[in-house]
Amino acid sequence: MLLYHRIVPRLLSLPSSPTSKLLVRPSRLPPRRPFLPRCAALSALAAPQTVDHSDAEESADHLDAEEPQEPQEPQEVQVKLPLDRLFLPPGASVTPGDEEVVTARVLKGSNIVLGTYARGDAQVVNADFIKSSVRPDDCPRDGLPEFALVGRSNVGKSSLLNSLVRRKRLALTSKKPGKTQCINHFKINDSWYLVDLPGYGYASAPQVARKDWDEFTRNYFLSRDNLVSVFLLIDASIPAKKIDLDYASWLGQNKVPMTLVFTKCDKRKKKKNGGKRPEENVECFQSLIREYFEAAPPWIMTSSVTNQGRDEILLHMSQLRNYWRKH
Ligand SMILES: Nc1nc2c(ncn2[C@@H]2O[C@H](COP(=O)(O)OP(=O)(O)OP(=O)(O)O)[C@@H](O)[C@H]2O)c(=O)[nH]1
Ligand SMILES: [Mg+2]
Repeated sequence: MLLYHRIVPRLLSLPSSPTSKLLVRPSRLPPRRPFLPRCAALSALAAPQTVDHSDAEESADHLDAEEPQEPQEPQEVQVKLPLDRLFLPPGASVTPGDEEVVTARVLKGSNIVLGTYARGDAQVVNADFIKSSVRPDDCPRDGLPEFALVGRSNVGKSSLLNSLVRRKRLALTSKKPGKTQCINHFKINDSWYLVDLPGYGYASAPQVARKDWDEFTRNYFLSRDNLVSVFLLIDASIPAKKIDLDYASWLGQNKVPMTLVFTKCDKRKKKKNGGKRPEENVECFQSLIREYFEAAPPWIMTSSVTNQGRDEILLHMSQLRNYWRKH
């Protein structure tokens, strides 16, 4: 069963903007747990565990070959967000006086609060390609929890997957849009899946094929019981696009739980791309999405070149997964 009705209560029940439309609304609230002081997961955040892989951390020479970029320094400064913009993890709640503790537990470059369900199982120890499917019915049936990566063609879904598993070419990437064309399952640590999906929007493939991918991808979202959350990737190096806002809105309307992942945060601002820095584009997307959602969806800034956000996404996935397993 989709985690939506379990995940939504993560959303802070603080006053939302009076103009916001209600597209996401909790259907049922589980018992709230008080926020606990520092836990093991928090220390893992402060000093993320690393795993030694033979092919780990290779140079990202497959990334944007046509457009060499000098990576920006990863954003180390954590902007303090107001409580109503934070994403509270499942099973957590804020009680008066807790505010300082809560803001100290926000994952770097995100609005995601680290809760008690994040465990030492966050890091990827092994990752294997399992299968490609074109129908949701053909996907693995072992019931393990999974996270799907979706977004416009070329936004960096396959590159993010490779960054998360610290492998260079586990998922195939290309500077030409339309590379991934199936539902690709990768098993992580023999206990959960990352799912790489075809992109929407522009693709150098015939219209009929694109329509087909869009259809089976959306069917997959609507029918996959063990889908813990969708990770909707948004290119932070360009201004917000309507197609991405529409996709986020569609996921919200269909009660598919979602995390927004801003990609390519290493890219410098370019005049032809609107002349804004990635952080400015992220802020702009946030303000637009607030018009669609009652409560802030979780979001995080990433780069597959600098690996910004990698450990933070894995911790976020860990807490969602462990909550899902227990409920
Ligand atoms: N600078 C930079 N380039 C990136 C980043 N992530 C991906 N790219 C580049 O963007 C292009 C597309 O990457 P992919 O990972 O293949 O994108 P995708 O979303 O899987 O694309 P489709 O499978 O076609 O839908 C490649 O040239 C990547 O090298 C990033 O974080 N920073
Ligand atoms: Mg791809």
